Amino acid sequence: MIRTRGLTRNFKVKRQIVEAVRGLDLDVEKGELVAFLGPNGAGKSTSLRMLTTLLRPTSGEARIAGHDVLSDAAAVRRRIGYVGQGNGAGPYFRVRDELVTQGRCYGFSAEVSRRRADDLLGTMELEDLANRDAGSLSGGQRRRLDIALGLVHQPDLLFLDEPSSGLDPQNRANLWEHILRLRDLLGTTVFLTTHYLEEADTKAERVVVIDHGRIIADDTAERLKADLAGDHVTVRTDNPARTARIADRIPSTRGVTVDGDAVRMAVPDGAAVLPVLLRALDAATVDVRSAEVQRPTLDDVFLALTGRSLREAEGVPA
Ligand SMILES: Nc1ncnc2c1ncn2[C@@H]1O[C@H](COP(=O)(O)OP(=O)(O)OP(=O)(O)O)[C@@H](O)[C@H]1O
Repeated sequence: MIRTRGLTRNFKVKRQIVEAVRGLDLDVEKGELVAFLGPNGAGKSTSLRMLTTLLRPTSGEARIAGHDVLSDAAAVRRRIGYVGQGNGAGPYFRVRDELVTQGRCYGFSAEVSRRRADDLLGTMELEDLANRDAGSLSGGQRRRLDIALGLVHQPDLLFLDEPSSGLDPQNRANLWEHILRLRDLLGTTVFLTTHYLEEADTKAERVVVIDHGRIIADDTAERLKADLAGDHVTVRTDNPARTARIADRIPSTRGVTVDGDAVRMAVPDGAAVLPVLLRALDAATVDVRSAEVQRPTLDDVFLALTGRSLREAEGVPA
């Protein structure tokens, strides 16, 4: 559905070249739900604007549903929906009327436009709000209407730019339910940018991480975390120095540190290592006060890849 090769975009700012996107190679299959994650200035919006034909690449190629973004831009636009960060609907129009008008703008008959509007009110669970003015909706309801507007022409692929930004956690969770639902009901491929590490981690099936204009990771959140960050095990005992020596002897442990009575270590699979460690400590008559396994976050993945914390780079909640 998306295929890019060497996609590049430079900007010239005061005689200096800013390499916003540097040789993006990306393949997204039909029906996938992909979160495009990266710190401010990483190149997310520039990539999205090239993929949606709003910005010409400096070099490289991008095909959407088989159509080239440069030579076949009109065909690309027919196949995609794009929901930017601003509001798509006018505040004084009723929700259903907005959807019908959008259908008419795409050239559908009044009857087809009404049918699509009603279908989308159902998909995005906006039926009860159909006769409300768009301006009276809450932030989360409004975002759902924007997404419905982006779906009127039944695109195969939907681009969402920061769909959940500015929403409170409950509305974010609700919006994600709807994004997943439209993918399940309509089979729409969804490609979205987000700043929220936690939602990319728990909701998206695939996470593409971009930094300084390059893709630095591309996999499921689970695999990225297991391969790149691993688990952390913390045990508190009556003899931390001895505990650290015993932990060090277990082949898969790395970076054993002592902090008071707590001994921490990184391991590929905490659930497997913890019983081995506890048995060894028991055999050495070390008294264990507590033990826990911490699963890594996508921030740990970003840290492992770049040496920087995404959360710190962003200054945003995760
Ligand atoms: N029109 C432009 N002119 C000059 N530089 C630009 C332009 N648009 C983007 N850039 C630069 O390109 C780089 C990538 O910007 P982009 O907006 O794609 O990042 P982003 O990952 O979307 O960031 P954010 O999360 O802050 O929206 C940045 O260094 C930015 O300053």
